[in-house]
Amino acid sequence: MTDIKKGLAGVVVDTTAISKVNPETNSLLYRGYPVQELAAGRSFEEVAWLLWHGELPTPDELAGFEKAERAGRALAPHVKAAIDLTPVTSHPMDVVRTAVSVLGAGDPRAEDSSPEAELAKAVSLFAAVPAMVAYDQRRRRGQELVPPRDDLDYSQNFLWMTFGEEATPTAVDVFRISMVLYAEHSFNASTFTARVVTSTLSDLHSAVVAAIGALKGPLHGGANEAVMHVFDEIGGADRAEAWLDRALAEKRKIMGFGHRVYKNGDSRVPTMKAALDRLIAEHRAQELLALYETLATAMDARKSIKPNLDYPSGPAYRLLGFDTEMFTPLFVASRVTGWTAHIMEQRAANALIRPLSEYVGPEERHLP
Ligand SMILES: CC(=O)SCCNC(=O)CCNC(=O)[C@H](O)C(C)(C)COP(=O)(O)OP(=O)(O)OC[C@H]1O[C@@H](n2cnc3c(N)ncnc32)[C@H](O)[C@@H]1OP(=O)(O)O
Ligand SMILES: O=C([O-])CC(=O)C(=O)O
Repeated sequence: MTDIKKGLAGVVVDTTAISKVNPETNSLLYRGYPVQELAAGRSFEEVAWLLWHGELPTPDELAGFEKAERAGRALAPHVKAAIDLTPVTSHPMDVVRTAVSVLGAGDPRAEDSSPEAELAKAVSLFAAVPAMVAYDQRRRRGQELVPPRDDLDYSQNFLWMTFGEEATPTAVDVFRISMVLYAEHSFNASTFTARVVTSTLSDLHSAVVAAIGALKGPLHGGANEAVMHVFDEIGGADRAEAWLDRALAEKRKIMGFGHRVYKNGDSRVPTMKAALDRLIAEHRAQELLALYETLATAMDARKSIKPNLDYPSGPAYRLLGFDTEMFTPLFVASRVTGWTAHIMEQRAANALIRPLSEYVGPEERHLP
């Protein structure tokens, strides 16, 4: 039998110049820059530009990009109408998937795959997704849409549109850090999905819609939501160890732990955990911290499995005030940068992605 790499584990399928995940050194580089350095002081707008163009923007380039982003923030009426048609009982990932699809269907550049058009569509998505997510949370709470403000940067405006009030500097900074850390991670399942769709010469929005579908699952982006369900199920630090023993005995996967590439901890976790600690201090959320630490320590002791980025992000998004089901759409808002960078890279040096399978069904047979 052929040596099958189930789940493509360990298989190198192409080259990329966008990011480098190195589990040996526990590092993650975006276009050569350590993600920790970018998270320390760069805006999410600068990081988006870096992922698309390969270099950080000059002041003029950044000013032009910020202007375009601000101009694209408002929720288009046909996209709002589509969101309003989706039931509030649906999962918010289904809503953002639908809204992105409708945005693409109305984009006059939809079928134009020139580099200029692809970049313009990427910028339009980057600018538009926050309003989709913010409005979806508001309508579920019975609240009116809050229009964007163009005196605010991306992160400030995202929180403004969601909550209708200006967030604290700590909240804005923690949100920005989460966006920077979630932006890109090489050939993860959703990015690979986007590249597969692009490889058929399909359009950019189709690739992003497919990627959103891949991200939704709890083995991938859906884990940030799932982590919070676990915390709610456990209820408090004093119950964490007994809960974990039971869950492991039932062979449950513990959400927010483990990774296909990193085996000694996710390179982004220390940065996100430090950001979470700042929110915990601001909210005096010591109980949440105790649960976080107790579960992570117990998981390490039982299985030697470390947290991934979704583990600190889930509690951070809760403290920022987002409803739990909105956490993975926040991941979408960030990862749309990495997806679109990969879509452009795939298109620039395309080969149809079409692997082989080994047939294990019945031998040839014939109808009676
Ligand atoms: C931003 C992101 O998308 S990061 C990923 C977010 N996903 C999660 O947090 C979901 C929980 N984690 C998992 O399910 C896995 O760790 C994955 C899917 C992320 C990676 O999985 P894989 O690379 O396929 O590793 P695999 O599932 O084969 O795990 C290897 C072993 O560790 C165990 N293991 C890995 N992760 C976990 C976990 N979270 N809980 C319990 N056991 C685990 C597996 O059961 C397996 O044990 P076994 O060899 O005794 O069968
Ligand atoms: O790389 C992966 O498999 C999953 C992940 O951490 C990400 O997409 O950020």
